[in-house]
Amino acid sequence: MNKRPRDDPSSSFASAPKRPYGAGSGYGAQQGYSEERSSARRVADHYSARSNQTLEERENSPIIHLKKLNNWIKSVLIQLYTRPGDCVLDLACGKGGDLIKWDKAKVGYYVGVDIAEGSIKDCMTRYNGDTDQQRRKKFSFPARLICTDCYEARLDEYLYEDAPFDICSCQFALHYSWSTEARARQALANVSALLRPGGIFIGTMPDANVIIKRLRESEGLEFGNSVYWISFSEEYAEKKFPASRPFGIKYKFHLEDAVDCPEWVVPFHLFKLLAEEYDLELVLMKNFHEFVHEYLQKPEFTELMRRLGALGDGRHDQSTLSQDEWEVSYLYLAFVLRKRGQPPSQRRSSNANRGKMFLNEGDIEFLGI
Ligand SMILES: C[S@@+](CC[C@H](N)C(=O)[O-])C[C@H]1O[C@@H](n2cnc3c(N)ncnc32)[C@H](O)[C@@H]1O
Repeated sequence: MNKRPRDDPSSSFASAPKRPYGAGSGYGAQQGYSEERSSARRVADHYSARSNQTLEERENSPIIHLKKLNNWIKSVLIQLYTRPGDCVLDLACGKGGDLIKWDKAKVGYYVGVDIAEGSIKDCMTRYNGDTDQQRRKKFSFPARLICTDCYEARLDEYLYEDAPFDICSCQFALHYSWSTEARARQALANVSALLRPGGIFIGTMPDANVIIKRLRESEGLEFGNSVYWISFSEEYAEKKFPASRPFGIKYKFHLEDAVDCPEWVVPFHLFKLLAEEYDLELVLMKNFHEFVHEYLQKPEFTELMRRLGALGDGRHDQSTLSQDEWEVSYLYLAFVLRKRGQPPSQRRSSNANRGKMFLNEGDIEFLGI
């Protein structure tokens, strides 16, 4: 496994004017509105249609080690920033792939939100602990599941009784909000309004600098390897991305056995500036390669990696992720933001009346927009 040098982050996007997307500029907000809605629906349909895999199918996946590596990165983030009893808001929770991680962190309450009805139903089944793959003990925290577009809905109006949350997580999904300025803002407004002062926002998303660098290195508008490809439209033939138009930069992403839908570039330095407008300050941003090299030095996370088996143990278990999977992991970054302000001196006392310990389909809340 070779460590790649970090690409120059300033190279991909022209430098940012002071408020490139200042309130009222409206870039992408009205323009193509219904087109954006249908893109969001395409994303939802794609994820809804992906059925739960059996354990055997999962182990035979061409990207099994990459999936394990991604789980390790999410586990490290959760373990680093969660305290027992925390109230969690999991935006774009998918099929609930992180429920076990939250349980291990001993959280007190969980709210999961996702746009894909099929995924949120799978999440419910997993939460109830009765999937075919894993008969497991029940989770120890109450939960609530909501099906909606969390970059369009005013979640603060809907979840005001549950707020404030101690931690918000958005794993492999925040880039779906950068189709328009309005959606990117709504995503951050939701997080900011629902987190307590000092609360933490953790996430993972594509690393725009790497994606744009790869695009510029490639001959045409497509690049990839045996497990993924990314394709930009002719609109980007010049491979120029002015900072004054940072939203709606769409590309098609295909990852074997995982993703096949439109995604949007998120220029991180502009994301950081936008987040500051919502009182969210950057604590950490690392490309996955850097993240792995740094946290793999820590014994507790080395042991976790050994148990998850993404990289093998180098002795008996020689199986490890392929060079092509390792290249995919370079396309992603992890981030941590903190909500400004002093944490309250006392925590919320009880989760007794929040959520449920067992969810029926009728308990899934469908929030129209
Ligand atoms: C790659 S999956 C990640 C799922 C989960 N966070 C995980 O790490 O296992 C992306 C998820 O984002 C969800 N998603 C995409 N756009 C969304 C939106 N506008 N609102 C809510 N969820 C969305 C999809 O339905 C899908 O479940």
